[in-house]
Amino acid sequence: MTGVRITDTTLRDGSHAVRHQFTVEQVRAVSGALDRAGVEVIEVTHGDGLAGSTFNYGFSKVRDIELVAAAVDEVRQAKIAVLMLPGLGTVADLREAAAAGARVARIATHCTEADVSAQHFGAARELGLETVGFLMLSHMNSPEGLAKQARIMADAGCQCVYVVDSAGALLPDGVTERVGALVAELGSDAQVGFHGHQNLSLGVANSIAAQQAGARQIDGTLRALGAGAGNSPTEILVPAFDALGVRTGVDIELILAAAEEVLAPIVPRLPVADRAAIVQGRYGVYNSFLLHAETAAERYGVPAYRILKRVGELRYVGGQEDMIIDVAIALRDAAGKEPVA
Ligand SMILES: CC[C@H](O)CC(=O)C(=O)O
Ligand SMILES: [Mn+2]
Repeated sequence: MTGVRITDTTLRDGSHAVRHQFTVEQVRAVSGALDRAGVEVIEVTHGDGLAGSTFNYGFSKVRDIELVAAAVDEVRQAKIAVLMLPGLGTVADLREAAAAGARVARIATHCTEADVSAQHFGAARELGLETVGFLMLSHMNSPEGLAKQARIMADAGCQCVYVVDSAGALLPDGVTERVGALVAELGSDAQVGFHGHQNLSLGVANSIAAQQAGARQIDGTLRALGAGAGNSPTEILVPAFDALGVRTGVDIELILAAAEEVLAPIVPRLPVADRAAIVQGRYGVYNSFLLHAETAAERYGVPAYRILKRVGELRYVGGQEDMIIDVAIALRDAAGKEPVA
């Protein structure tokens, strides 16, 4: 029986959906439930990664490192992972996370910029951390281009490179091609993973396509809690893989309980594939832009979905959050300074 390792990122990607306001008690409850269900890796960080708590990205209620330490203390078998974007987080943040008990470092770059991650993979390996690389907005690079970027990460010490569908824009064939290209390039040098989003309701289908193309690590979140339209729901990935005869090591009843009894009651607003989030999927817009676009929409009287569509046409990528304001102002001005209906 083949298998995949599930990484649950409710407590990192899901942090976007609660505007980074997770408490220590909530992190303990969710990580404990995931651990008891048999999830092997649980990611805990600000939605934008270590050191993401800033004016630009939104301040966390509790420092990353305190949340990581709480999850480490709570779990019995799971490894706690942290995510970082080079430039926002630094090697010093990785060191602090390792000292707090994190065991997996996930380093994320835009899908054409893998070279900025090299020193972070080196540092993570020296700290004894398992390493994962995230090629974000993977729909913006060809399978061949993505494979070259994956090679850069693997040569720098990355043990599993993820195709990251940050906008939920990929269709199953696009996932198959990209994961297949990475598997062919990396061979036994590194595994391949897949991180899906729900903008076009394809997170689970795309994860299955990824597994069938050779991916060995798959991300999900409870109740799809995550940026934009949310992520592939962990409690659906597990029974879907089970039905396919793919082993996850996660207990179906316990993961269903984690979603229904632990996560659902503590989250005020679950992600939904609404007009803005679907536009993100169709025009390939980074899901982390949703809340920024909603804020700009309110301030400048332009609908969020129009802002996001324009952002997609301009092909903005993670790190260009401030440009969302320029887009909103331009749309407002084009509409004769009247609020756009
Ligand atoms: C902060 C990194 C980024 O949001 C990673 C991710 O989950 C994605 O690109 O979908
Ligand atoms: Mn994501």
